Amino acid sequence: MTVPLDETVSGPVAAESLPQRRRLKAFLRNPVGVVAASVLLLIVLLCLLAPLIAPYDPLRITLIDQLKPISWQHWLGTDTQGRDVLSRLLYGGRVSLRAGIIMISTAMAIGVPTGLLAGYYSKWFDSLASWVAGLLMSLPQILILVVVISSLGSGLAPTMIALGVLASPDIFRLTRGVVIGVRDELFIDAARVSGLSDPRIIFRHVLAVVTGPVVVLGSFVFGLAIIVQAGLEFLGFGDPTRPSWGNMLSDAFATIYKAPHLVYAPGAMIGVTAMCLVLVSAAIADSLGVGRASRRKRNHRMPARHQDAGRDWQQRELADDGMEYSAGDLLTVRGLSVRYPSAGGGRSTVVSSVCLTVNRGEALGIVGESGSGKSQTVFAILGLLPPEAQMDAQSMVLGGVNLIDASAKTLQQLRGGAMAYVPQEPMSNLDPSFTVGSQLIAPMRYKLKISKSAARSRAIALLERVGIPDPQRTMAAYPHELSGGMAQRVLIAGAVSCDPELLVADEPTTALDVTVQAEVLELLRELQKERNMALIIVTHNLGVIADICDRVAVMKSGEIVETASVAELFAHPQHEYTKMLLAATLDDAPGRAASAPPTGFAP
Ligand SMILES: Nc1ncnc2c1ncn2[C@@H]1O[C@H](COP(=O)(O)OP(=O)(O)OP(=O)(O)O)[C@@H](O)[C@H]1O
Repeated sequence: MTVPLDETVSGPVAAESLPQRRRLKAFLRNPVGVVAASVLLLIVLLCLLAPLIAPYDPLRITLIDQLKPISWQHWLGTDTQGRDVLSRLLYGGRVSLRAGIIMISTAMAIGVPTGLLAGYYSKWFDSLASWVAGLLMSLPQILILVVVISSLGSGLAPTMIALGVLASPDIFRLTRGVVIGVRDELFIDAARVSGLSDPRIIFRHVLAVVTGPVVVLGSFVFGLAIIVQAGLEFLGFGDPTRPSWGNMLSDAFATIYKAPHLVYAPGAMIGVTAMCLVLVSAAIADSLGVGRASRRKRNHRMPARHQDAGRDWQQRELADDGMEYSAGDLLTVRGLSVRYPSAGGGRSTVVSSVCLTVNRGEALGIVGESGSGKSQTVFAILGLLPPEAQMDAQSMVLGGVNLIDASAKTLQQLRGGAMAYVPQEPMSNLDPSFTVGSQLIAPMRYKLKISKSAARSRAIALLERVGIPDPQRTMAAYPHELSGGMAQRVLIAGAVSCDPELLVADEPTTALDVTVQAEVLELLRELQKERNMALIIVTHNLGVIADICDRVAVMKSGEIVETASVAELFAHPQHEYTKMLLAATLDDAPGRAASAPPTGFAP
């Protein structure tokens, strides 16, 4: 069963989902949609109330009342067997609605979960599910129906279940397409980094964006189900004793020359109902913005070069055995490398033999030019590298937990708990479908196992702490109602909400207005001090390093070329690249490169 709404058209809607109130308002502004929905509602109500309002038994045959015209007794006349047309029409609608519900439930029950799993996880399940969907779509559907009806009888349920199975590949393909479009969105990464499990992310964030397009397609399939069911009964594949619109149409065609008017009522009901369903689905599509182009794409740059390491910071930091740990270490990384498949078939190294140590309560800055591997380094620590990345390390230990051998479950438990993340682009990291409150409360309830009201009070207190002026109102706001600075404060509140020991902030001020940048940095510094968190801050701005960090690691072409305390680095830069960075950052290089750090620097 192929319906004309394909995954390429509807996939991008995932990123465009609007808050529910706005969707409803947009739908109500569409007069065609509102009229169609009202007519549909009326038809459904009349059919549901048929046993109460139908004037006659739809099966009662009264031969003396054959082909009675419209009258006060029979508002729509009687048929060739003296049965009341209005009563049959009302009861017939119940059959059509049941048929539609059975078919759409079957198609959804199969198509949505398989599409979600195939789109989210890809790999072998995607290949298998896509192959089965292709197979189902290539089967001659009318033959399948004939086989089903002849082996299971002409009951409504088996026929409509078979039709639902045949329609499920459309739902599958649509769902899969939407999920593929949304699974790499930053707010899905943000959910991952807040420690939510895959099932939770799928049900909470992915399903939310899938719902809109699936509802649109579902209402279309529903209309199709009514037409197909009526068509099957018209062709004689149904139960002839059942009062249904298809049977009424079939009976009317048998006497079309004698009583042509009998065609009008069931024909009109089928036509009007199917048309209203299509119009409603179109109005829903409009209100959801189905078909708009995706707005956010990840910025994948070209692989990094890696050449001379110069003076390696490990020379300062590593002991004879190459490993030096102290009691205060929270995070130690040794020999971390990240590679990606390159176009020529080989692998390009974007992070090479990186060694890092971060002590409890310490702020470490990672600085370097664009593409030097800063983000890849912290993504490796957070366990957030994309599947195609190949990561090696001699060791990577956070608070005694070996991150290299850690299972996906352990990593998920650590993320949002022991380690948290503040991203570069605040707006893209908030899910547009949920209010700020619900996005703060859900991870806290899951991670800290606290009640909703406790999580809510904690969220309000955190919003207040991060400087949101009206926390109560902000809790109820959607991301689009926030400024960039407010969104970043919300994300910082979310990141510290489960008391992490390590906070990773990847260029947290880059996307913000200059006036807000200093405030956000100040906030990070205050939170780090008052919670005694370790902080890794990724930046290409030495001013930020001077402002907030205790130590700094300088990265170039995937390698750390120098590490030192901030005071030492600014006073006595060793590596040529560091000197160049300092000279490029500071005005009047000679004066600043002497012993005094730049203004605002607090050793
Ligand atoms: N999925 C990927 N596939 C291939 N190469 C990638 C991928 N992701 C990142 N890279 C490459 O890794 C290198 C390091 O990227 P990374 O994002 O860590 O740089 P960065 O120092 O954080 O830069 P910026 O300051 O611009 O964010 C870049 O050359 C980039 O092109």
